[in-house]
Amino acid sequence: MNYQVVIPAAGQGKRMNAGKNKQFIKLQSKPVIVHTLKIFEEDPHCNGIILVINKDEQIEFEDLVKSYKIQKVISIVQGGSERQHSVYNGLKKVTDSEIVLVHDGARPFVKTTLIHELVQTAMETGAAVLAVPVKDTIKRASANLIVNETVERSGLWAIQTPQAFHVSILQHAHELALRDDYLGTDDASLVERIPKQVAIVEGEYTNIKLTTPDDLLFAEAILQRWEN
Ligand SMILES: Nc1ccn([C@@H]2O[C@H](COP(=O)(O)OP(=O)(O)OP(=O)(O)O)[C@@H](O)[C@H]2O)c(=O)n1
Ligand SMILES: C[C@](O)(CO)[C@H](O)COP(=O)(O)O
Repeated sequence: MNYQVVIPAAGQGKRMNAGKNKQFIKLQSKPVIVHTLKIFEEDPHCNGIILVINKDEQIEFEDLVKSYKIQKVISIVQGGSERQHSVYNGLKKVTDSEIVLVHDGARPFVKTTLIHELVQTAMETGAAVLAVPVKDTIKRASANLIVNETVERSGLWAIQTPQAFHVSILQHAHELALRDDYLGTDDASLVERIPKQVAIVEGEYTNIKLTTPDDLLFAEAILQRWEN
């Protein structure tokens, strides 16, 4: 059940509008990326972290890894212009592992029990993602904000990370995407187009991605609740 994890952290955080990469925003005095790294550092089944970063933030990331004693980082690599390119760069550094996880640096609240369930499922099926059932009513609308249709909600899932794969499957999926100039918003979508089935492991709504400023309110609330 051992695995390595690629953590893309090379975004700009434009939607967060913090004037810096959101990985460095502090939650209860620790940067977001440190919260995320610690989850994997403390999981005995994780035997390697590949951290994907912006070149001009390399010193900052290296300092954090050192000062928070994150010892499982086996590689720090440069990201690309899109998340998918960043993950592909990281994937090339995976060594000696049958299973690879991809997990957003900006998702600091995933629980280890769910990571293990996900890894187990990926070992059995080849590809698995964490997800939660969609709770809202979803409508499709035109550009001028007129509703076109109400989408049937049953069967809709909000997809999260980590996503877990047999390494060879994810490598193949990324190579096909590169060949076809296909850009997906997650890694599983590349695997789906091989085609290859992707299994869902039901996760938790607290595994939020920090995307917009309001997510920081939820993040602080989650941390406070967990501390009590
Ligand atoms: N070229 C990119 C883009 C994103 N990411 C990472 O992928 C994760 C999910 O991306 P997202 O939430 O979109 O982060 P940003 O790209 O930073 O945000 P934005 O789109 O608002 O600029 C983040 O951990 C982000 O750092 C990355 O490694 N390389
Ligand atoms: C990978 C992901 O976090 C799954 O929900 C998401 O697709 C990333 O997308 P974004 O466009 O970078 O927010």
